[in-house]
Amino acid sequence: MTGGFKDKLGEGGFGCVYKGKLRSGPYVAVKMLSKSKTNGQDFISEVATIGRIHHVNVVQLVGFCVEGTKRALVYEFMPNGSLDKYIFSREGTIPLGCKKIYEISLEVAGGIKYLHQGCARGTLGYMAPELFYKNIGGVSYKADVYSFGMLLMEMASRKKNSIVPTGCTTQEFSHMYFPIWVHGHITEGKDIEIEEGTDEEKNIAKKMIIVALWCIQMKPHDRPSMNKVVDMLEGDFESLEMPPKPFLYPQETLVVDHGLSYDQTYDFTESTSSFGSTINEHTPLNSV
Ligand SMILES: Nc1ncnc2c1ncn2[C@@H]1O[C@H](COP(=O)(O)OP(=O)(O)OP(=O)(O)O)[C@@H](O)[C@H]1O
Repeated sequence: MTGGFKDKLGEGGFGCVYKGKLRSGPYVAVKMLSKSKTNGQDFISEVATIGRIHHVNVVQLVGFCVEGTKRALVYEFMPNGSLDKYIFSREGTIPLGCKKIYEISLEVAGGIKYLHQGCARGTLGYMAPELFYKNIGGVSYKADVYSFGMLLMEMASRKKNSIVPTGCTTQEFSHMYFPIWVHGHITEGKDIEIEEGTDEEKNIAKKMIIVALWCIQMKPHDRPSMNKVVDMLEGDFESLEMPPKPFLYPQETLVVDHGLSYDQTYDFTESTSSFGSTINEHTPLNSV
């Protein structure tokens, strides 16, 4: 199917992805999962669940392979590749305009909202309350909201949420960490710099950033549901409330005179979907 794994599309947290072609004609992306500890039956049950997910903004699973300890997932092929090449300008690529980026962010949010609603399938009375009432301790849902917030921040600002170097002072940290910087900037009533951006585009970027700032609140409880995120993105910029200043670490771990202390971390690892990529790559929580 992959012709000997010769066309590597990329690599994610779960393994490498190769381009393949089904005998019936269409191209596919084959994700080779790193060595699995679960048995084949568990994998097939998980795949059966994922296979029931159908949404225009969620890549469709079209098949799977199990052979010994090897596992592979087969997805429909996305010819345009990863979003990052359309957000950050690189040689040979044309970055998308502000409105298009906004539309894509809305569609991504719609896809995650669908996944969160789909995960709550079950019979009322047997379903755990946190699956039904998403606001009571649904940490896994809110972890996805955080990841989406980081992505949204990157999409609006065209800046990578890069890791802040260790050893910097709290003041240096506040200037270097974009979400904190931009929070101060908007609170002071300043515009978001967009090259040749119209007023409408500046407002769209501001709206995306305010929603992103809500999504990346330190406490999961303070983050909105994906339902609310979609509403906020679709609504007017003027009707949005400014969120509290974001923190990258739980506040009690900040040691003001000696830079940052990393001894307590927050568990953001639980996730219901594969939208965890931004968190794995760009937050230092996993690197401490
Ligand atoms: N369906 C697909 N069609 C085309 N390319 C794909 C497809 N799925 C993945 N890729 C390519 O493979 C890369 C790795 O994808 P993968 O889904 O494994 O990881 P990720 O989403 O980048 O991160 P994570 O594993 O943390 O979710 C992507 O960045 C993309 O370039």
